[in-house]
Amino acid sequence: MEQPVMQIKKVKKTINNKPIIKGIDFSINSGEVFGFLGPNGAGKTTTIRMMVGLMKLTDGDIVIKGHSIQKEYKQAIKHVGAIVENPEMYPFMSGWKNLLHYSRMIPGITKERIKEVARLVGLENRLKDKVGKYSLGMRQRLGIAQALLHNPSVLILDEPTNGLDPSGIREIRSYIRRLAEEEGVAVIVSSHILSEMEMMCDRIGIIKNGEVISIQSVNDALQESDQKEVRLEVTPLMKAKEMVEEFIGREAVVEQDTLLFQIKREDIPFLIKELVHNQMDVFSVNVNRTTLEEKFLDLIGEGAIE
Ligand SMILES: Nc1ncnc2c1ncn2[C@@H]1O[C@H](COP(=O)(O)OP(=O)(O)OP(=O)(O)O)[C@@H](O)[C@H]1O
Repeated sequence: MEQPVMQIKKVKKTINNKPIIKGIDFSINSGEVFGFLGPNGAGKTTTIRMMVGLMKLTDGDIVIKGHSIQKEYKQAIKHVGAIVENPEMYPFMSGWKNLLHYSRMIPGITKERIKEVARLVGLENRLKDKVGKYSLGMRQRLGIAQALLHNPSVLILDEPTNGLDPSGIREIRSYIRRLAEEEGVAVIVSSHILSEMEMMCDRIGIIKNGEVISIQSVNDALQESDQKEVRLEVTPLMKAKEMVEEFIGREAVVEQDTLLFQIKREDIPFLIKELVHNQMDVFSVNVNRTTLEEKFLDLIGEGAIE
């Protein structure tokens, strides 16, 4: 299987003796949009600041394209593009000039590349306009173009739809999906709005009080009421994955050393029997709640659903 683009390994952050991030652990794959969902103060921005190298880790590691952010900072961070704080744009300069100005700070960026990133975010026909005339959504897209200039494998966007109107949100969403699907970029987005995340992401990790308490794939199957989400600790993992996929007829996701998939509750014992019968060692079976909304409501409270 392909190596994850980014591995977050038992990451902790303590600020003024207060644990803010308490050992989070998950991986991001190429070409997926991963949503980082949680209420205000959950630790999304802190985690993202560590992922983009703006903040040191207290413990653990982040491995990007095989490079440890702790030991090989430069090698690791060169694969990351991000908008964390508002990107600095000059309103009196055109979109083109803004990108050109920024590209001078990165070695080897050609004018062709600038045109390409503008096309990726649908601004190719507006490059001559002054950024002051851009809508907020266009400015956000210009920020994404800027973050893409050095051809990163992971793009990290903190609350990319914040402050946008519905059409701006739709646009950003479709460009983010396109980047993942067509360019194979892994995109990590954070938000506190579940409905928005469900429309944009392939997987959603829910963070609360500095801990990732659930990671789920977003797909139609999840909405079927008789489906349960099962996490299976089993070896050999890849052989078990094949068998599980054949049994359930769709993909099972590998999360660290476990398999995550949806299955009808009454089918669970049959699957386990089949695995054991085929010499697989099953260490644990966890059945989680079904839909994301149910889970999110459970964790966060009614106010979180918009
Ligand atoms: N520099 C700091 N000093 C002290 N506490 C901090 C610092 N930075 C973050 N925190 C605390 O860490 C917790 C997580 O904050 P963080 O900004 O990461 O949350 P968030 O999920 O991004 O929320 P929001 O959506 O409000 O930005 C909060 O309780 C916050 O008060």
